[in-house]
Amino acid sequence: MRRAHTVEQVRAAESALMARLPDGALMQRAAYGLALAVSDFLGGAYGRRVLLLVGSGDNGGDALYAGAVLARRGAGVEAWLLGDHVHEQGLAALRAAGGRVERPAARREAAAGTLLGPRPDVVVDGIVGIGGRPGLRASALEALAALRGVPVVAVDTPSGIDVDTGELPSSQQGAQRSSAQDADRHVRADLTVTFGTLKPAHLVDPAAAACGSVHLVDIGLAADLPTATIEALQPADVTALIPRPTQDAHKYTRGVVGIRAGSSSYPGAGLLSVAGAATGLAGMVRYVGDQAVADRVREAHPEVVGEGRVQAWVVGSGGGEEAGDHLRAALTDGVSTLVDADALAHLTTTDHEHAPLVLTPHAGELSAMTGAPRAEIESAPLRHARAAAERYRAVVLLKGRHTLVAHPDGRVRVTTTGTPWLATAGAGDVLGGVIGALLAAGLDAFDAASVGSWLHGAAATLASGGGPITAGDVAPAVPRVVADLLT
Ligand SMILES: NC(=O)C1=CN([C@@H]2O[C@H](COP(=O)(O)OP(=O)(O)OC[C@H]3O[C@@H](n4cnc5c(N)ncnc54)[C@H](O)[C@@H]3O)[C@@H](O)[C@H]2O)[C@@H](O)CC1
Ligand SMILES: [K+]
Repeated sequence: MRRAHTVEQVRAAESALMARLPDGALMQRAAYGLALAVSDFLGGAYGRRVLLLVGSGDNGGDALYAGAVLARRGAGVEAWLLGDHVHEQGLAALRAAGGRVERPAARREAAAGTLLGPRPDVVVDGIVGIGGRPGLRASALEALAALRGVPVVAVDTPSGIDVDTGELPSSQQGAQRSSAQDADRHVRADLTVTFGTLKPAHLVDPAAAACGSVHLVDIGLAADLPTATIEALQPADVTALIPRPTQDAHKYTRGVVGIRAGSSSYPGAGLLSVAGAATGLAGMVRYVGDQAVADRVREAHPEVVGEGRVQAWVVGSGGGEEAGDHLRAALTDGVSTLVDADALAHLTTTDHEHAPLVLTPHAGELSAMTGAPRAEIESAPLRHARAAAERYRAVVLLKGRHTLVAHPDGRVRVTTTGTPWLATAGAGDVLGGVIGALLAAGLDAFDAASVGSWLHGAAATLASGGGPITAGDVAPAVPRVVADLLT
């Protein structure tokens, strides 16, 4: 499991650990890990040009000490001091290792948009870390403008983003800005090197998208950290959770999933939902709906049967005007129910009293359910997914580049599998079917939604092989992903 802790949790753990260690030991661990990661990023240190952007706090201290390590290994290191203060011991260490330090001149260079020396190979963003307020000051903005195009390694977090919420500065100020303007108000990193544990912004979009790849340096913090509320499943976690048949299993003990999706206007949604459900994760699939769709479903999936008892329902995709009736009919069974697409509009905040629910909206559907503008949901998905989970007392899976699965108790799992090629019509129908099968097989709503989302993303990546895919390609890849995990 990859876990993310809030700034408050990290600070508490760090002070507990620091009390048992010599002064400065933690920062040395962090800085050494950072220096190694920068060296790996550059393919070595000797002869490379490294520019440090250094703010007033310990984040700048990490950058300075790492710069000292790199300078001792033969890198040409220059630091631009952007804050009102500087970590003095870090500064002394860099100077002693032969690093160059620019103070006010850095601002003049930056303002002119030119560099006096040769272009650096990498910029190390030590402007602010977990102590930073969202947004960047003029000195940092000018420096970044002068260095545009140079690869960036962020220390702990890309400066300017909101560490605990994963939001970007403009969304918090409620201003209408273009994404180009947003990009100017926070750092966009190619690599983010963080310490001890992940923070929410490393997993949750839109900030996670500004982190580039994320490298975690172990500084010995694990024992002092509390239980995380935000986590990302890893292959071993998914493997442990996947329901598998016992020796004496038969189709009913493995679980039966019922699909109420698709309609005469949208038959494809029914077919794709069934395709997701019929990936072998449950013992049997039932289809209930429009006769013409049912005929096509059985043509494509001869193993699918009609109405009868189920352990989980999937309702809504392409259901059109019948979606509300299908939802009511499903809820009378009192079994776990996944509610998607057209059925979401018919959901009430008391429906959780009938059955455990998984809701799978995209931002537009969540907007229609809650009245929050779509753009607001997209700029603060963590906040909105959690609020919806609490409001409906349901597990809410909010679709996105990093899909969020929010539990009403506040826990969140982030899906980090997948490929941009998965943004294709019908992919959500397949997802609903996969999760429905996992519900029928006995996973609880939170595990089923997060494991299903992980498998869906991994299957898309496998099917894609780096190229385009359609929704129909995703379901056939699910059994192969599961087999890879289990063998
Ligand atoms: N606490 C610890 O034990 C450790 C901390 N470490 C590093 O220390 C960092 C936290 O250090 P700090 O608590 O000093 O905080 P930061 O260095 O993140 O930032 C605080 C400083 O930045 C200023 N500031 C705040 N928002 C700003 C903005 N938007 N623009 C410009 N300046 C701004 C503040 O006035 C303050 O001086 C971590 O992110 C990590 O990099 C690591 O060395 C590991 C150990
Ligand atoms: K930073």
